[in-house]
Amino acid sequence: MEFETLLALIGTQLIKIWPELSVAIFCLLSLRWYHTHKNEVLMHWPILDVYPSILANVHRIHHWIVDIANKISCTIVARGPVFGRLDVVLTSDPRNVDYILKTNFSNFPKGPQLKEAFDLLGDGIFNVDDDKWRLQKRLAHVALVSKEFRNFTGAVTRKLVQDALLPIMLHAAKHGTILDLEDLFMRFAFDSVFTAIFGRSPNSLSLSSPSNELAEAIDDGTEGIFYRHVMPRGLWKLLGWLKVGSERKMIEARKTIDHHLLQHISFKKEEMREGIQSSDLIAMYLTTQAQRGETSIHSEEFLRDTSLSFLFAGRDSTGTSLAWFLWLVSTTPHVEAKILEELKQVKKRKEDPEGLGARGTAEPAEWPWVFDSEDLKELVYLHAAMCESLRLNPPLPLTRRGVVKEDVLPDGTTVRPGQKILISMYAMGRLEWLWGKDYQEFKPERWVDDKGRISQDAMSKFYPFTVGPRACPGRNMAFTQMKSAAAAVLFNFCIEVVEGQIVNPMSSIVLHMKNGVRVRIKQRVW
Ligand code: HEM
Repeated sequence: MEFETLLALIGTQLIKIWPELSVAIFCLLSLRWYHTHKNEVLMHWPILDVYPSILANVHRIHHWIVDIANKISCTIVARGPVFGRLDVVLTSDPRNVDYILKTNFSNFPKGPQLKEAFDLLGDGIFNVDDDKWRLQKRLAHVALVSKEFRNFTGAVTRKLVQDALLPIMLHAAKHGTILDLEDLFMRFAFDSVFTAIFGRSPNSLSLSSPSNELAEAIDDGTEGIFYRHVMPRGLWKLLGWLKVGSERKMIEARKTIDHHLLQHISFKKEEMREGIQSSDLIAMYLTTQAQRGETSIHSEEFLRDTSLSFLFAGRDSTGTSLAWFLWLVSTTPHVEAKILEELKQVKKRKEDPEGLGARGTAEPAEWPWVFDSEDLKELVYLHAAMCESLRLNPPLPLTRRGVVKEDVLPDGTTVRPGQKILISMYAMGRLEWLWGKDYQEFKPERWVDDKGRISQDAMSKFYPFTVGPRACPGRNMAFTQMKSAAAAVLFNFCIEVVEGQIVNPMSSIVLHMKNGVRVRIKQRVW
């Protein structure tokens, strides 16, 4: 056969099978492209953009964001699938974060998209902007800085440590029971913040570990909110409409939360009508309302949204922080030893304030020893260790903002209305260029300056409570509670982490541990 004839024959055959051939070539090119890029931290696919990368990393989302920040850039723009309306600017660049949260605050509100995803929190302080937010901010500030409320919450924490937390640990020590640190401190934080809000303890921190419908419903709600952040909006809306999957859980969680909170609000109002005095948050809000004539805050809905926001703010953050902190300290013996040394000095000063030696000591020390929060305020190393733990494991790993007008961030990224800005506090605490090569190590020393004081340089890079007008107003309360609980636990008990566990963060809007952390407890002998 002649060469031309052969070519013509091949050409005819190719024309016949061109659809199959195109598909095969497309598959080959895609495979080749996939193999070249598969080890990249982030892939921009045709049509789907970064969505396959999100799905591949959803189980380790916070570590993945750290990888992006350290290996690619502190700021990336992810458009997402064409149909998904993702369009996210993800940043952990401190210059951008200061600009968004402080310098040009008014251009970056939480916005309607966030409110839609967090609709469980209603019109609570986390969800609202402008005048609604300003009113709530003022009320929260009045309550949280008042001496009356601070004394009340200080006393609540001390009682909870003494009457519930330490007895449970003593029981575990005596019986060799294994405890889950996260469960223990989530219960502690729930009781503590619930009592601060409503003036009565729900007693979820007790030996029998009772089930807690309200706390479980809050967990389900938090999980649902996370899924709303990684699913295309249309999909979670559809799940909600069909009442299936995570959205079904959200609907049930809302019912349970409303049922419990409205009941507690009604008890509270009844108590106040009967003239029973209390210094809890709801009582403070209602008193402020009576004094200033702010009628809107008396409504059940307002009080429901407020109490839920505070429960969410105080319980999840303090509970998870304490679990991460005690896990890190118990697995880093030289840090534990330094904290204990500081606490020993506090105890010594308390027992012998004049420094008279043994003759000046009033009574032999009782066991367990519980510290006054005032005595813990000045402890530099304990504070440094807590900041270091919060750097590595900020309980709220992400925050989100919208964009009002087109703007250019300090690193040159243009942001437009309709985009979502995600700020990763988790990545900010793990940036290699900011914290050094040892950024993964738990080193409280980085927070102490040459003069033995808390380093202002390190504090200027501290974002777990965020910065600017919407920075956490509960920061002092959180430190007081966490120090009181941590100091009492460490001083009276040794915590031994059960070997063979991998402790990793859960992919969630709150930095829970994936499987908690199991520990054995021993009474500390001095
Ligand atoms: C370790 C403990 C805590 C950490 C790390 C923490 C962190 C944060 C962060 C990052 C925000 C900003 C959230 C955002 O803008 O999206 C925030 C807001 C807030 N936090 Fe905390 N928080 C803690 C404990 C508490 C406590 C104990 C309370 C009070 C009971 C509290 C009350 C609030 C409130 C009311 C807001 C909303 C502020 C606003 O939007 O103006 N927090 N917190």
